[in-house]
Amino acid sequence: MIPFRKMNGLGNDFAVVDARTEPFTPTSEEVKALGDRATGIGFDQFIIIAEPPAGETALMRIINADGGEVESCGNAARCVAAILLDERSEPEVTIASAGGPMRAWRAGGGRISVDMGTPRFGAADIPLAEGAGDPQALAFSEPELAGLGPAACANVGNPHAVFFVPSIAAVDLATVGPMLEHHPVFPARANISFVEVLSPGHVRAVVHERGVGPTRACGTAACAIAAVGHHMGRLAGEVTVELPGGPLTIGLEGGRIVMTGPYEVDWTGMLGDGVYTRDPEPING
Ligand SMILES: N[C@H](CCC[C@H](N)C(=O)O)C(=O)O
Repeated sequence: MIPFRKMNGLGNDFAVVDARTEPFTPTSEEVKALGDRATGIGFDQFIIIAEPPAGETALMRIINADGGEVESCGNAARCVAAILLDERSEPEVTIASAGGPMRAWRAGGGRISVDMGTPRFGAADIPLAEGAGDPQALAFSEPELAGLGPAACANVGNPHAVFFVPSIAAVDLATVGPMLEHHPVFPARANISFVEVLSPGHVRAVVHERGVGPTRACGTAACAIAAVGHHMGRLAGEVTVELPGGPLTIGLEGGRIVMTGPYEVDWTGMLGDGVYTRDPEPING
């Protein structure tokens, strides 16, 4: 059995295993079972902290609730950074991931800032299928999708499609989310966001995450929204992205995206061989 922390970033929740001293390599099926909210721990992503390549503080592996390993996770990066910063006196850590390295530091008020790198906007970067058209004005012809207007796409370590709409409440996320996530135009699938612009520095968004479905928050989506918004001139300066679970602050500094937000440890436990236990906590608070 190996210890884990149940953590969240604005309600986007994770089981975080520190596998730096004792390697932990669960199968896709084991992660799916542990992620089941009825019969398992229940989480949006399973996060493994592993030994890093030279020069980095740690490697973060991200496995979605569907068991698929992916490149990046913004909310989890803040959770992992908090663990790493608590262990050392240095003011900054660097987290390696398949989506690229991320620098992180404490931002005050219990929040963490993460340099999420430079967004990419090209068809091959997202990636999009051959002949998909303009990644910044990606139109869909299916009757359920045509009325959404075009999507603006970005890769911020992972693939995102962003729809700016007059009202996010009017979006039938349960129908259009899966259709878009699995649309053939996205050979690696995609995370799908719907955004209402309140002002050039303030948006409201809902997200259907690749490999999960609707989540309370998505850090990389907030980054993608700010990136495409700046790229198309609809957003400016620091952007507050209001998600169902709360707000993230996204700055663009020298072309790099810096995301700032909270993290929480909810409880701790042990897991292994497909089973888990929850550590006892004081009942009287
Ligand atoms: N579902 C995402 C990974 C987690 C992203 C989200 N939890 C975040 O905070 O960035 C993907 O498949 O790329």
